[in-house]
Amino acid sequence: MASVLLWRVLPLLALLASFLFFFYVQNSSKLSHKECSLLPHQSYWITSKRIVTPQGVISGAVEIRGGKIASIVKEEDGRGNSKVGHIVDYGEAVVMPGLIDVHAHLDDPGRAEWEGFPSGTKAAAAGGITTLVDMPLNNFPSTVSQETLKLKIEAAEERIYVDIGFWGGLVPENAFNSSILEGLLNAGVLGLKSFMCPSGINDFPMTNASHIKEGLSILAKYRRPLLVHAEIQQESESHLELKDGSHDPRSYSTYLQTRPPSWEEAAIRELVTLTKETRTGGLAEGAQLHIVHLSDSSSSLDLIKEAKSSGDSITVETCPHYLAFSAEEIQDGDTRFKCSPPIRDAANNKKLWKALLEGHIDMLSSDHSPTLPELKMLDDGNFLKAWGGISSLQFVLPVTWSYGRKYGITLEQLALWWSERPAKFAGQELKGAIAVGNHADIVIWEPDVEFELNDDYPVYLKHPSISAYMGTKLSGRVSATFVRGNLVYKEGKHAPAACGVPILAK
Ligand SMILES: NC(=O)N[C@H]1NC(=O)NC1=O
Ligand SMILES: [Zn+2]
Ligand SMILES: [Zn+2]
Repeated sequence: MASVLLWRVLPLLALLASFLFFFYVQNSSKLSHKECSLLPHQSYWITSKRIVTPQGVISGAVEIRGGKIASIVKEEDGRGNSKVGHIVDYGEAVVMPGLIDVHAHLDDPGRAEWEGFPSGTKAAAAGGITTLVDMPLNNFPSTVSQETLKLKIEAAEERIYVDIGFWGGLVPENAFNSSILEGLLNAGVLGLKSFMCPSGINDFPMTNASHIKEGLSILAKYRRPLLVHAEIQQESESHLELKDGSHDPRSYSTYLQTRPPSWEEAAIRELVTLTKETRTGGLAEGAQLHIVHLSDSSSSLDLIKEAKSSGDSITVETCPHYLAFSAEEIQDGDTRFKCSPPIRDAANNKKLWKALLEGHIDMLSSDHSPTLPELKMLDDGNFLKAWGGISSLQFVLPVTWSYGRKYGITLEQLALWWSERPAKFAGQELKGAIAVGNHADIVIWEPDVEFELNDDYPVYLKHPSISAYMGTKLSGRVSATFVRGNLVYKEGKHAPAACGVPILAK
C-alpha cells in the first residue's frame, strides 16, 4: 500500500522539483542581469541625433534585445512610433560602437599590482572601451603555452567588466615547437605577438627572423595575425656613449637618441622580406603581419606602404601618445612619457597624423603599459632606468578626439580606427559596428564637453599618477558604456558585477 502511494507521489515530486528548478534558473538569471547592468531592461531602445553606423551618422534609434542590436531606425523614415518598450534618449550625445583596444597590458596574473583585470577593465569601461585584447607579457608567467593561457583565463573569471581576448607569445622557446604553438592557438589565442628587441620582461625573450618565419607559417593555417614589436637594436658608437654617463639621463633627448628611428626601420625592413610569403601563393598565405605602435613616420612607414602595395598581408597601428605628444614638450625627468619606440619630434607627429588620415595606418590602440610608480622612477627622473610604457587606457577616446580635432577628424573615422578595423583584425565579426545582429557594444559620449584630468577626476586605473595625460585638458566625455547590452558604466558608476567574458578563438 505504502509503495503504491510512493509511486503516485514520486512523479508529482519530480514535477514540483522541475518547477522549482525552472523558477530558480529564471530568478538567478534575472538577478545576474541586475548585477551585470545598471539598466534593468533586457529589451530597450537607445535614441540620439548622432548614431555612428558604417553607413554614416544618423539621427534615430537602436533597438537592443538580448544583448544584440535588433534593429536600427532612422528618424527620417518616420517609423519613430514603432518603438515600444523602454527608451533611453541620449539627445545630441554621440552613440558610437564601443572601442576595441587590440593592444593593452593588464599584467594579470602575476603582476596585478601593476594594473590587474578589475581596475584595468573598469578604466576601459569608463573610457568607452568595450573589448580589449590583452598582451601575453608583463603578466607572469608570460602567456606562451596552453597552460599559461589557462592561468590567464582563470584570472579573468568574474573579474572583467568588458570583454577580453588574448594574444599568445611567440618566443624562441616555442617558435620551433609546433605542438606548443598549436596548443596555444587551439586553446583560443586570437593570434601571436613577438618582440625583435628585448621586451623588458625576462621570461619573454626576443625573436629573430627565423622564429618569426616559423610563427607566420603556423598562423597561416589558423588565419590569425602575428603582431610584432618592430625595433632592432643598432649598436652605434653614439648609443654606447649615451649610456656611459656623459649625457644627462634626466633629459628626454638623451633617451630619444638611444632609440633612433633607424631601430624601427631596420626591424621593418626585415619584416617586409618575410611578409612576401603572405602574398597569394606564398608559403604563409593566410597569415597577416601586424606592426604594433609605429612611431617613425618616415622610412619605416614608406617600407610598410610599399609592402602593402605589393600585396603583402601587413597592417599597422599607432597609439594616441604618438599622436598627442612630441619630444620637444617633454620636460626633463618626466618619465611618465617614456615608452618604446619613443615619442619623436613634432615634425614626425605631424607626418603620423597625415599617414593616419590618408589611410596608411590601419588602426589605433592604447599600448597601455603601466607599472608601479616606483619603477616609473618619477622622483629620480632617470629616463634610462625608468619603466618604458604609457598609461592611458581610460583616456584614449577623448585624447584621439581632442588632438585630432585640429586635423578635422570625423566620428566615422574614429569608429573606423578604434572599432571597425580592430574588430576585423581580431576576428570579431559580431563586434566593431552598430549594425543589426551585432553585439550591443556601445559608447555614449559628448564631444564638446571639456574636462581637466586633475586630482578630483575619477580615474579607475590602479596608478593614475604615472599617466602622461594627468594634468591635461581634454574634450569628449564618456557618459555611458554598454557591453553586449549591459550598461556597465554610467556617469562615474560601474555595474556591481564584472560580467565581461573571455573571447576565445575557435
Ligand atoms: N613590456 C612592455 O610593455 N613594453 C612596452 N612598453 C613600451 O613602451 N613599449 C612596449 O613595447
Ligand atoms: Zn611593444
Ligand atoms: Zn605593448
